[in-house]
Amino acid sequence: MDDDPTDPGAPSPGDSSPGGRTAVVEIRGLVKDYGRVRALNGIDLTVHAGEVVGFLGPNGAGKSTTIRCLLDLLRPTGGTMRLFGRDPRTGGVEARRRVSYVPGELRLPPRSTAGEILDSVARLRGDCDPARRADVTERLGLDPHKAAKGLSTGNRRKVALVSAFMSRADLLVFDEPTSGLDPLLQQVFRDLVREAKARGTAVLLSSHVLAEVQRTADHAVVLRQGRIVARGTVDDLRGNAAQRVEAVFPGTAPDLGAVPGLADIRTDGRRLRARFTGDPAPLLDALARHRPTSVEIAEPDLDDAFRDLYTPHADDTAARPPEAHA
Ligand SMILES: Nc1ncnc2c1ncn2[C@@H]1O[C@H](COP(=O)(O)OP(=O)(O)OP(=O)(O)O)[C@@H](O)[C@H]1O
Repeated sequence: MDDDPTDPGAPSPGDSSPGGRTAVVEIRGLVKDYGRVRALNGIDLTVHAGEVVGFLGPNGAGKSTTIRCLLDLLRPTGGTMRLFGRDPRTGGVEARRRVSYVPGELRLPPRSTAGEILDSVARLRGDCDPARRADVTERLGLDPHKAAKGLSTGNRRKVALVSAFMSRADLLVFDEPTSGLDPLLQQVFRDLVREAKARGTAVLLSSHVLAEVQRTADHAVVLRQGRIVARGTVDDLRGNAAQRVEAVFPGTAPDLGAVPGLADIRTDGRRLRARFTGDPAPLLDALARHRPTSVEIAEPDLDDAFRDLYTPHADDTAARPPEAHA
């Protein structure tokens, strides 16, 4: 996968990749220590214009730290970063004007209404599209007259999302964007991301909600304890995962422990459940021999793919700087 030009971590010279696509975000070897804790240990990440990259990982993996370093809200310990071809530390002001960031934790001025907050954002940014603001406000069902003080978590989230999508930002960065939104509004969010992508906007979508990334991202990067443990297209990542097998037999479920690729086998009376990877022929032969009354083999979803990736491994202790072991 390292040679794949569509790989979100693949290096691209300068602002454009060999394929002519503009690299909006280029992060190489990013390291961040909080005192003796190494939160990031060599992160590589590229996001091109018109691309949606999912940034996945369990709590504490380092997603927010990466984003905060990129936006110059935190000083990195090591590595290089480019935002629209500029170092965020030195050329960041102009580059950051082209970014709209929706953090996970939202603080809104309590005395303003939702509409007044959006007016302020529009004034400060200077790049907002009034027609798009009206459209997104309506689609998300935000009442602009409500005071921020009394807004529910979901309504606060809507204010932040309208402020991002009404801008003409070239990069949208979302941290857990749909927390607090019901499923219908999550669908509206996904539609809005697709429309932004079609306009050529780059989107970095940080989440631990796998379904959200599965439905919107071209690529996903999976982070665990400060390291990237997998990257690729959503289909690639799903392809690595085991399928789920469930079969019901006329009598007690047989012992299929010898079938290659079958794992986590659980039987309960006539029912057998397991996970499966590899060549299906031996499995199908073994099942057929026992004449099941029903068989279901389900495609893995990202949850299956990432169950292993999210689980801490013994070598994760290497994510700590040497002095942390002292
Ligand atoms: N200000 C801080 N001081 C010390 N350690 C911190 C600080 N902020 C984050 N960390 C640690 O850095 C690591 C990465 O945290 P980070 O918040 O970036 O993860 P995350 O993937 O965004 O998690 P979440 O999904 O819970 O927001 C964690 O071990 C966390 O405890």
